[in-house]
Amino acid sequence: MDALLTVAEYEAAARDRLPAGIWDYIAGGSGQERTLAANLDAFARLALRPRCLVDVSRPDLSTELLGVRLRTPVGVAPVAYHRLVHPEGEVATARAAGFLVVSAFASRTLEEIAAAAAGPLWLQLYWFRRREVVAGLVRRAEAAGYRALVLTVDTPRVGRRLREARRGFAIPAGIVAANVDAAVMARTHEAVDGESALVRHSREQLDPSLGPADLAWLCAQTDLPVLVKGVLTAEDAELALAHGAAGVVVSNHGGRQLDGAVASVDALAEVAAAVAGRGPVLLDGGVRTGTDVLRALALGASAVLVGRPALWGLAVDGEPGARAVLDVIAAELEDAMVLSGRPRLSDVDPSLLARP
Ligand SMILES: Cc1cc2nc3c(=O)[nH]c(=O)nc-3n(C[C@H](O)[C@H](O)[C@H](O)COP(=O)(O)O)c2cc1C
Ligand SMILES: CCCCC(=O)C(=O)O
Repeated sequence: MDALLTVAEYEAAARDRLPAGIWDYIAGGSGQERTLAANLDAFARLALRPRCLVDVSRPDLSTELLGVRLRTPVGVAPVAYHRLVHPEGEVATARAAGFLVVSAFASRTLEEIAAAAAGPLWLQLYWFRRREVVAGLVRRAEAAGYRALVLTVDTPRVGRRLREARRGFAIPAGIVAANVDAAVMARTHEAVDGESALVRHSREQLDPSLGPADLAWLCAQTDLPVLVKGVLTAEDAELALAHGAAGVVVSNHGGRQLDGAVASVDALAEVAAAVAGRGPVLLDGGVRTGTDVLRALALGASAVLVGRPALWGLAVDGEPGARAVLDVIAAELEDAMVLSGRPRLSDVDPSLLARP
């Protein structure tokens, strides 16, 4: 195999290796997949204004997030069931990642992942109708040393995933959500033609009444910081902070929820302005290169998360593959910082971007 030099090359190699149904579950978006495409297009439209005559002999990619020093501002987004692409699943990803947000639907236990992790872990939560599932996950995350919780608020139900529906996609029997009561997850394994098992599951098990008072309740359950994921507007950022959130993740769920929603990087400036330094603002959706990371930081992100790229690396070569994908992005980021005359992340501001 030739060396893979870009995230796009890992994507192509992963596609070659994965069964078509699993590929489509991971790659797909909702509806016409307009938001899925927009996430990538929006980055491509943001041209950079490089500065020269700057001493760039010592680039520094490190940053601090919620009091923890990170080697790079790039973490792994919460993605369900890493064992769909590699038998070691999240344990391999955790070894490779500088910083990982573990999905509520992780296919390895929170404790196994914590024992393997190279960097800080956060736990993502869905708002299960059975609130004791949420409370139980919070207790276990605290006990296992997770440093923050991430409440996903863009999923009162799973979006219209047509690729999944066409294939009657269900989660294979051997791969389970290792941290959630099997009874809650049982129907994710039931394949029905013309229906996505995850859409059906979400309608049965996720509580669409989730509101600001519930966020406040969650924040009161724990001393861990709670970030709200799926924010695309100033209004929701304000609401989240007013009800106890420590920060937000600007995200449209990788184009998998509301099709037609704004590209996440296009929502970033508005959200960052509303948060106004009161907490971290992370971004995910369509980050594929080091220059994408730089663009997001220029628009006010404290750090970014990659979803699908981590799975592509994991599919290609397990832990070393996931690490290689993150290393490619870090190497590209360093290059871009040097070549744009921004040797430290604190030098990155909106002046890096050309006016559209
Ligand atoms: C296969 C897959 C599973 C996902 N599972 C979850 C999940 O369990 N919880 C969650 O909050 N987001 C989930 N997401 C959304 C990601 O956290 C993230 O928002 C998105 O993947 C970022 O876009 P990117 O894939 O373009 O980097 C999932 C995304 C994918 C592709
Ligand atoms: C019920 C949600 C399943 C995982 C997920 O968030 C996704 O597939 O995007």
